Amino acid sequence: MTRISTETMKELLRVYFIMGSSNCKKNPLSVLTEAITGGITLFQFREKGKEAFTGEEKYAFAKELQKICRQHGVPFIVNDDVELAIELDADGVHIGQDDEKADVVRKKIGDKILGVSAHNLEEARAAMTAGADYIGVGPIFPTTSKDDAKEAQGASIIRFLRDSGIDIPIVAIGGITHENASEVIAAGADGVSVISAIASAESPFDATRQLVQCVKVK
Ligand SMILES: Cc1ncsc1CCOP(=O)(O)O
Ligand SMILES: C=C1C=NC(C)=NC1=N
Ligand SMILES: [Mg+2]
Repeated sequence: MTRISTETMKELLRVYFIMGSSNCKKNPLSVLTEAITGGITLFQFREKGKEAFTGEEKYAFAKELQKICRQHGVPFIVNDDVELAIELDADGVHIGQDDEKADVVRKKIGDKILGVSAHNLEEARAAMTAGADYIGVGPIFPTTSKDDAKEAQGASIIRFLRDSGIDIPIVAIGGITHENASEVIAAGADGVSVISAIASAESPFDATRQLVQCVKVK
């Protein structure tokens, strides 16, 4: 297996759905199925918060979500939990600045996809050096889905990173909806990642369709 190409990584980042059991109104398995049918390009299992599953329950839940992704050919990324990602033979992991160091994780996961959260130029450069395949930049807009989220930075942070020579695939995150998705793409993001815009929608299918339209390559 070799590392994912930049071009393929950018395609996967177009509509990147992130979810855990605490994010859904409806049954998480049907939310994911609707999102996939609606056209998400990548999925991240992010099980966080005081009600989060742990241990065997977390493993079994992740396996069910991974099965749905595999049935539809959508790559499955695990947030934070590198051991779980390896145990599941997931397609990749996403880590934040306060998780295991990116260069250590890269050695553990081989050629799997490695995503790293970055909030500024220094973190973006460090992620590139450590072998990240993409960076998640945000929160771009205010969000209620991450209780320790940093200050919302606006889409200008994306433009600033691009103007500073950051040409690694970038996915924007934080408060993104169909109303502001095109703004972050115009600023230079390769895609948008969302939790509530899809997970909390009455129709996750319709919400995904709307987002897909907003980020279509012109
Ligand atoms: C995981 C994460 N990282 C920065 S903001 C955020 C939460 C995004 O959730 P939403 O799309 O509902 O704002
Ligand atoms: C914090 C995060 C930032 N970006 C992405 C893509 N996922 C995350 N969990
Ligand atoms: Mg983390």
